Amino acid sequence: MTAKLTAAERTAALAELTGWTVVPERDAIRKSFKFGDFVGAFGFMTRVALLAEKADHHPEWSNVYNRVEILLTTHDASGLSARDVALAKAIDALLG
Ligand SMILES: C[C@H](O)[C@H](O)[C@H]1CNC2=NC(N)=NC(=O)C2=N1
Repeated sequence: MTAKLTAAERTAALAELTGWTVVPERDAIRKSFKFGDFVGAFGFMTRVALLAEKADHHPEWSNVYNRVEILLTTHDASGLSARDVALAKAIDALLG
């Protein structure tokens, strides 16, 4: 079972992330990504999918044309955990 982050851990983790905001009602973090077109967005999603499967940690997400909305939370912990922070960092690293 993955543990939810403590308040102090959460503050420290968020300070290390760029563009991710807290969704308090879900105890989650969210970020919007915009690409040049659908191919750019879907290519990004395929790369995130591979990361997620490797980590056995999967995003809640949606795609509309060139935009991808990603929400990360840990279902097993009913809230934000270190696994969400690690996936957020890995997703951002895909984009350089
Ligand atoms: C059985 C499997 O390992 C679990 O259901 C994993 C899969 N992916 C997951 N993804 C997310 N976001 N939260 C989880 O708790 C989770 N659990």
